[in-house]
This record gives sequence, C-alpha cells and structure tokens, in this order.
Amino acid sequence: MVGVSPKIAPSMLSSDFANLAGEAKRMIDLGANWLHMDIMDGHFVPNLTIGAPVIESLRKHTNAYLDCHLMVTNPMDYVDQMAKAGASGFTFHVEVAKENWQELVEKIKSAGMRPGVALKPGTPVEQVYPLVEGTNPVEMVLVMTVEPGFGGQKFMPNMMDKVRALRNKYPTLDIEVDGGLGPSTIDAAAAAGANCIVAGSSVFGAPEPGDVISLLRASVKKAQPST
Ligand SMILES: O=C(CO)[C@H](O)[C@H](O)COP(=O)(O)O
Ligand SMILES: [Fe+2]
Repeated sequence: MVGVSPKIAPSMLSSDFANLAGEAKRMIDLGANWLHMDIMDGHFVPNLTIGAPVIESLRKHTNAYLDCHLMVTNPMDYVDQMAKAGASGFTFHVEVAKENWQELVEKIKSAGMRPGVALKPGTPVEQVYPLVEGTNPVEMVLVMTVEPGFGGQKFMPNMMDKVRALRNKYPTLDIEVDGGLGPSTIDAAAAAGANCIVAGSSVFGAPEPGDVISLLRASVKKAQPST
C-alpha cells in the first residue's frame, strides 16, 4: 500500500472547555499531530458546541493544526469566519452540500484552509467520490463511525467498508475516522486504511493520554508500513 502519514487528532470535545488552551498544549506535548474541533449548530445535529470565537481564542495560544469538523446546516456561512479565526482544515458534511460543494471547496481553498468532506453513517460512500475526483478536489474524507453530535458513543465497525472502498480507490488520500476510536477499535480502522484518527473520550478519559496517542499511531504505522 502506498503510505499516507498517521495524524492523531484528539477531539477537544472531550477536553475541559474551561481550560482549552492548557488542554491543547497538553495534547500537542503528548504527541498529537492535530487538534480536532467539533463545530455544531444545534440544527444539523441536536447539540451546540463551539464556533469561530472559540477557535479565534484558541489560535492565540497554539500554532497547532486545527482540524475543524463542521456539523452545521449551512457550511458556506462559516467559511470566512472560520478562516479569520485561524482554522486550518475545514471539513463540511456532504449531506448539506449536494448543490454547492464546488463553490464551497473553492471558497475554503481561497480562504487558505484545507477542504475535507464528511459523511454520516447512513450516507453511501459513493456520494463523496465526485468531490475527491473533481478538478478542485477535497483533500480529506472523514468517515463518521458514530452518528454525529456527541462524544463517547460506540464505534460502528460496518463503516470500515467505506474506509476500505476509499483506500482502494485513492491510495494517497487522507482518510479520517471519527467516533468511538480507541485501543479496542483502532486496529480495525487502521487495517481498513484510515490514517487520520480522531479520538476524544478514549484519550481524555485515559489515565495516560500520551500512551493512547502512541498506541493509535503505532497501529496506523503497523497497518501501513511504508509510512
Ligand atoms: O464528531 C464528533 C461527534 O459528532 C466527535 O469528533 C467524536 O464523537 C469524537 O468523540 P469520541 O472519540 O469520544 O467518540
Ligand atoms: Fe468530529
């Protein structure tokens, strides 16, 4: 398999929001590559988390790659504000971008962010193929392995069929998995071909979060030895 490098992205949804800067530094010091930021609007998903003002505040305290997952109904409305706030990656959901994804990807790139597309468990993987193959492609696909909205849910192993299909078609694409990843589920995701690993409760809930980050990375490397 052609290698893509592992990116371990603790989901800050499980961190102490009252100490976000400290939690971000702690994760980077423990070896995290990215910080996964879950933006929710209380409409696309039945939960409300953080938005651009929090990203802007956090950006003042870290140079880390902020991997922003937009669980919002109107992602176009968020591009400028997220770019201005200092987001690095902007991953929108395909379910709400069927009509305007080309314009959206263009706008994300022009604003200086890296575009990604996410899909919910019930969305067929074929729906993201045009976004990866277009003249102006996304640079990452995020396969949800739980229903979006909340941390701490159970990993859905049948989503690995989507990851395998994507990895077979796109050997060098960044493929992210999000939801229920931890020591007991990482090997299935890594074997299927995922290289970007979001992990919230398993990292922040561990007595030694650094050990979990190392274990996740080791599993991806083992499955993709050329990385
Ligand atoms: O997008 C998300 C929820 O919609 C989160 O990134 C995800 O749930 C991570 O949390 P955990 O690792 O605890 O499942
Ligand atoms: Fe997420």
